[in-house]
Amino acid sequence: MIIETDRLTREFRVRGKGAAALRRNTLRAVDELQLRVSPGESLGYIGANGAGKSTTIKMLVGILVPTSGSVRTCGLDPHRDRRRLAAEVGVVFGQRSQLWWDLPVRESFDILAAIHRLPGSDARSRTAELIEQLELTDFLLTPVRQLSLGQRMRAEVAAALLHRPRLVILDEPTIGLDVLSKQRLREFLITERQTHGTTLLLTTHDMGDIERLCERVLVVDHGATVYDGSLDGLARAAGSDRTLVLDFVDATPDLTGIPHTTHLGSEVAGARQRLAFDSERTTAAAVLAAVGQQAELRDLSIEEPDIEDVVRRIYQARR
Ligand SMILES: Nc1ncnc2c1ncn2[C@@H]1O[C@H](COP(=O)(O)OP(=O)(O)OP(=O)(O)O)[C@@H](O)[C@H]1O
Repeated sequence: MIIETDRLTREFRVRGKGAAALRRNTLRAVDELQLRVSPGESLGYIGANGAGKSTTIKMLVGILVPTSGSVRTCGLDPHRDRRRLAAEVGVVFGQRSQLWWDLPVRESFDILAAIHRLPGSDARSRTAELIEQLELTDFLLTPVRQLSLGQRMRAEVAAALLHRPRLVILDEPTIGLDVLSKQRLREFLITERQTHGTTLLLTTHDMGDIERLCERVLVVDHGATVYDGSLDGLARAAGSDRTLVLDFVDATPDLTGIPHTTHLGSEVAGARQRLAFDSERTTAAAVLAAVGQQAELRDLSIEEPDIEDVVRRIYQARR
């Protein structure tokens, strides 16, 4: 296992508000988390603000000590073996930098290569690989403080991956990035996993990140896991339907009687209709066959459930 936790818990002592300000309360940020991640997996970690994601990551890399329970990362005790763990893990905190603000990007890489004691030839070839794949050439000699956010994030990712860590942890890697920078970063991470078998754990509020990068999704609420499984399964768990968008040759009466479907609406006098269908109980093909008996189809598409919606539903179901 790359990550293995057993009832991992972290509490904070916080002051209450108003009249309760004198009392100290205990806030449980991570609540008995059971997590096992195998080598090569890519895991998306989702949850509302304050759900406990950053606290978990800090325990995984040894910055914070658990209140109770246990955690092993790459077979090590993260807090006790922080030095050794640093050789195995690369971390990117979207909001914080590990580059030297006043130095050109290139020099930050050289310093990091020295810190990780990479042999000269290895450091050169890896740096060249990252510069090419993350398209850093144009600003290698620019001081970090002058970079745009998109440029800096790409440099941060290169810095975190320079020593070829087995596990890469990214906390909100695409926050604030424009579409193109996001796309570049995602493509790079996909290639990196394919070529080096890197394990990936990322927290994000951007469902595009999850869709493109993660095979497995973990949803947390108030420090506890409420879902752990595939992205497809997440939609099913929330009971979300897929939707068929049907375009007909002619105006068509509302198709309300097709088994296991819900008629969501009609436009242009029924020439376009939307039917939600329960993919556990029927298939798109069966729905289309039934529809075809009533009207002549011109075109169709299937809309997958919106993940943000799905997560919202899971949260609501727990309230
Ligand atoms: N050092 C601390 N002292 C007191 N409370 C803390 C501390 N760090 C985190 N918390 C609290 O623990 C809870 C979990 O915070 P955490 O930062 O782990 O959430 P998160 O899921 O990463 O949120 P976000 O998406 O906003 O980054 C929050 O209620 C937060 O206020």
